[in-house]
Amino acid sequence: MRDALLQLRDFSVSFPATRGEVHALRNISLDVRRGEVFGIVGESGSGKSTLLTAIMGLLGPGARSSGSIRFDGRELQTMTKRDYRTLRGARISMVFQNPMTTLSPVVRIDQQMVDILHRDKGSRADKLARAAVMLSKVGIPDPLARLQSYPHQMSGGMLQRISIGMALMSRPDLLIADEPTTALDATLEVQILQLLRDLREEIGCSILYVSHHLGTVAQMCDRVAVMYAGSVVEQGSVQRVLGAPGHPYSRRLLDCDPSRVYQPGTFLPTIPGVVPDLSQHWAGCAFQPRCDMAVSACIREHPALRGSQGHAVACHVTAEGERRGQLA
Ligand SMILES: Nc1ncnc2c1ncn2[C@@H]1O[C@H](COP(=O)(O)OP(=O)(O)OP(=O)(O)O)[C@@H](O)[C@H]1O
Repeated sequence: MRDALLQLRDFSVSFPATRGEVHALRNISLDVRRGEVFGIVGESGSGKSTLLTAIMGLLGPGARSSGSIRFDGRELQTMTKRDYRTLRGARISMVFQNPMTTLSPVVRIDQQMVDILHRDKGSRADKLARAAVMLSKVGIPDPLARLQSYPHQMSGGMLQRISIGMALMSRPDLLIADEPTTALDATLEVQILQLLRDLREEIGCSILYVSHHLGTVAQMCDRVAVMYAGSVVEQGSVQRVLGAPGHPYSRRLLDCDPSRVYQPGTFLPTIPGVVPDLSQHWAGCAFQPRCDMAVSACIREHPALRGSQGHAVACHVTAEGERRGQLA
């Protein structure tokens, strides 16, 4: 098995708020292995962005965190701001939902791409040549001409390709992709996903891929973690988690996925109820009030993630079912 490039252990984050402390991440443990695409899925508010922001070392000053995030063996929680900036520029990059989060509207693409390489010693001409090679890798036609354009002179799909190219200029070990195709139409989405997979092969980086869309996670990822209310409720290989989900929440999420259930004239199913208030404490399973399989243990006791690296589920009912299966 490949070793872990990024390793989170019992990692928690909370934010101060007027209604009490918001516990946005609760005891997250997961490994992103070298060269793999690891997906994170979950409803809005499940903590995906907080997780990415924490890994990037960009949590706001009020945020409190505990536990460990190790990157290539180094603890990030205690890293100086300066070292973190170097790490972000050189070894961890990010692609956002909206490419204009990365791009400046008033600076030409050539200057923005050269600026990324400010730590490299080469000449400006060298850096421009590298930028042109990267633009052709991400499928931008006539890259030399395009380098002289401003962002407003290009389409959304082209801008997302450029932002991916910029994220990969430093040949990072980890690319964090936060819903990179949500703002694109379906044809472009397929092209961008294919591009990310191809570049992963070529550069050999790991990708941490966050999406609401299970279809894209199934296409892109090797392994996946399902998040609910700040916790990982299930993780494992994509085949296991999306093919035979063990957590009732994962099953419900799959039932609601438009790519699986789209039928003209019918409404998509939804998960009844709402996500819990993250400023509250609860003893049992966070999903229990919305779960039609809940038993009394789900109210009393927090379910731990049980299973193997291949597939682990945090559910009392699933664990009991598996135990009975083993006894039978
Ligand atoms: N700076 C902050 N201060 C207070 N609460 C915050 C802060 N950032 C996030 N939260 C809260 O933490 C929880 C998790 O939010 P987060 O944005 O990480 O979820 P998400 O899964 O990324 O959602 P989405 O898919 O909508 O982006 C939410 O309840 C959110 O309101």
